[in-house]
Amino acid sequence: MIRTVITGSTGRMGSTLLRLARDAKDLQVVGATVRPGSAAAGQDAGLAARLGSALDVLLMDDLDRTLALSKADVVVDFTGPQASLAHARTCAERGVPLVMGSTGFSPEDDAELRECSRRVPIVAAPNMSVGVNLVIRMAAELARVLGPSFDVEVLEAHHRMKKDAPSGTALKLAEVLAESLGRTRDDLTFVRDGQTGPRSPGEIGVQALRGGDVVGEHTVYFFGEGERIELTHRATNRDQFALGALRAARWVAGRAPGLYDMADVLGLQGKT
Ligand SMILES: NC(=O)C1=CN([C@@H]2O[C@H](COP(=O)(O)OP(=O)(O)OC[C@H]3O[C@@H](n4cnc5c(N)ncnc54)[C@H](OP(=O)(O)O)[C@@H]3O)[C@@H](O)[C@H]2O)C=CC1
Ligand SMILES: O=C(O)C1=N[C@H](C(=O)O)C[C@H](O)C1
Repeated sequence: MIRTVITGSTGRMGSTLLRLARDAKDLQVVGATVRPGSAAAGQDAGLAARLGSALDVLLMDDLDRTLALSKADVVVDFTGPQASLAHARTCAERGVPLVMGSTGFSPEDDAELRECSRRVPIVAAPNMSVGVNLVIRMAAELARVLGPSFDVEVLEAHHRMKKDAPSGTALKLAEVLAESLGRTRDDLTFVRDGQTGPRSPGEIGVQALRGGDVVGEHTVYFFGEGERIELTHRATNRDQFALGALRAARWVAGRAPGLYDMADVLGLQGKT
């Protein structure tokens, strides 16, 4: 059994992870956390996350203490960038592998995460759905073969509560597309407003929609002369993100320190 701690376990992703980890035969939830000072601390994690029954795991509001008491093999964290970074430091100090799905990191945050990964293995990916990771691979391949004569744009849509824009997945798609086309992050265009003039040939547009309960949708457009290709992924619930994260949890437990992503977990590295 892989002894698993879920942070932010009453959140949208945290509660989904808790339910699917509870139902997995090879995982045992040995700890669950909430934000420091949360009124939910001390409650049963299953009841607080509305899973319909008790889990016999009490919510704690301190990951360090949770790890001290739980002998965890892995932490799965989808709490948001600042909390995730603090959790990465704690995992590094305690020597516990981490699967981290939060988005919205600054370049400085990325550097700190990489520093933590010198001490423990960390899987970090803006999207843990297997389907999205295949779409990322396909987008890179399409860009490489179609080349610069196609105009490439990324459009994403998410629920009204999402805090960061564009989504981490859209950024990852744009970065992969830029790499395939021999372009850089400076070629990404996030805003078009006013007298923009004609589209410059090298740019890659990245746009975000927000509203309602949209779980997560990403489309890459390849606009050519007389034809257009659209590559779309639509998530209709959060289970595939969580199942991907739990797959990463099984994969990362016992690995050497390092910063890994879902391409490593899925064996997709270097396959195009
Ligand atoms: N990689 C992927 O596949 C996916 C990534 N995401 C990303 O995951 C992150 C979370 O998304 P989502 O679940 O929708 O967000 P939610 O706001 O629903 O969940 C975050 C949870 O973390 C809790 N939290 C905040 N700080 C701490 C802390 N220090 N310790 C413990 N718990 C804490 C929050 O508590 P409180 O409510 O009290 O603030 C909340 O319950 C986002 O960055 C999102 O972009 C989302 C889906 C898929
Ligand atoms: O916040 C979300 O909900 C999601 N965030 C991730 C992102 O920013 O790419 C992944 C997913 O689309 C849901």
